[in-house]
Amino acid sequence: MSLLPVGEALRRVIASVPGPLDGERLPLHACRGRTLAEDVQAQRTQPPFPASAMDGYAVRAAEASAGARLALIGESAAGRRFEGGLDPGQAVRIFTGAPVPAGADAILIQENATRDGDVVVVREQPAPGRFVRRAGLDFTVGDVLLPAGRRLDGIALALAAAGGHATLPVRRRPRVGILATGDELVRPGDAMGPDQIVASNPYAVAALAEAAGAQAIDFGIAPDDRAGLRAGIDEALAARIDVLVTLGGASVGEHDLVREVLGEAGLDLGFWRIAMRPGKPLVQGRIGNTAFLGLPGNPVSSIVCAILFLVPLLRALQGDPDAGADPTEPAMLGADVPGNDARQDYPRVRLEHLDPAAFPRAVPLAAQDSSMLRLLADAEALLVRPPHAPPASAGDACRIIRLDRFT
Ligand SMILES: Nc1nc2c(c(=O)[nH]1)N[C@H]1C(S)=C(S)[C@@H](COP(=O)(O)OP(=O)(O)OC[C@H]3O[C@@H](n4cnc5c(N)ncnc54)[C@H](O)[C@@H]3O)O[C@H]1N2
Ligand code: MOO
Repeated sequence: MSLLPVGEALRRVIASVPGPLDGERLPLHACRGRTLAEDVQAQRTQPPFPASAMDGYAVRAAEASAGARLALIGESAAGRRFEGGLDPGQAVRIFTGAPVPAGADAILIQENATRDGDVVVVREQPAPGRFVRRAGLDFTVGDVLLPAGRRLDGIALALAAAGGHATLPVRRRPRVGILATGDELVRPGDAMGPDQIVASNPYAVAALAEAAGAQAIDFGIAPDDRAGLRAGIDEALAARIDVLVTLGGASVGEHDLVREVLGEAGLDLGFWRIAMRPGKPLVQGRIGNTAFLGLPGNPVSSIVCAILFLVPLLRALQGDPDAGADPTEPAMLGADVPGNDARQDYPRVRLEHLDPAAFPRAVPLAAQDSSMLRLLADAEALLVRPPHAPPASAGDACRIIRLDRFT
């Protein structure tokens, strides 16, 4: 059985997105975590005038030599400029952020001056242009401040505000329906039989989806029978979701019905089974306009697949041009690791920061079973071991995926 390589699977997931979702215009405070639907241009110039960077005196640098006495003719404060210009021999009291009066070309900081009534005595001559921020130093009207596809964090929102925007054109949040499957599952807090476990995966997958800008909708737990599973799928599809995620039932057992029942519901299967561990039985496809991912049931498998495939899918739906970007970063092995087989492996690791100048050391946790959620919660990153990687030693270069990037 030949399994699809991880990189090819990701390309197919991204390629399955016909285009970004619709845009909508929202007030700035509602835009955090959204993705821009259009370029955002500056509607104003910042600073709009030459501005002082310090508290002191606006002067003509050439005449402000040490010992010079300049006549103080007024004050320029932030929000209340000095109306008028500077003639030779004059200075204007000025504060940080205030407009520099015409005729002045430098700020004499107050630490370098003494006051003698209405006279300023220079102690140290400023260079021309010193502590003057030119108009447009930060940006000029018409500049593209933020490109379409940019994910909006607080810094981007502050920049949009500074540029004169009270609202922004953003992509609609993808609606992700999450359906757990399995007769053994109950919701946390519900009564349970001796053979039952708690459905934990929906919490992780919903959180990953929401952190990626989506709205997660929990459709509960479908049983391991065709009619029950079909009813759960139909309910989710009827709720105008953009992405359907099922959890479990993706593998080869008689009770693993997801592909079959989804086929009856109109699934256009993209791929099933990829060369990775954990996460081999991942199913991908489309049902009409709805993207579909069938995540394996094992908790670690579900979460690793959500990080590697669901998050990029959601970013692509929001028009992020870097949706499929490599999530790995360099690290150093903190222990010897054995050679790998044909499946790209993602061992859970903790990170040691022994030498602040070096990459962190990735130390695999003692056990790696894909059912062990507690170990995943202890881990800080996934180590990436490519297919057929030879044995490697402590100190060798490696690649990791930090888990905190996704929450
Ligand atoms: N003969 C084979 N058996 C299995 C294969 C295989 O290739 N041949 N693949 C294995 C791999 S790899 C994985 S991964 C699992 C995943 O299979 P399923 O997606 O069908 O998952 P389930 O069988 O439904 O569940 C697996 C495991 O996870 C628990 N589970 C399911 N849903 C949840 C949930 N929402 N929250 C917490 N835990 C959940 C479930 O109780 C099972 O213990 O298949 C292997 N088998
Ligand atoms: O591919 Mo499975 O996710 O190893 O347990």
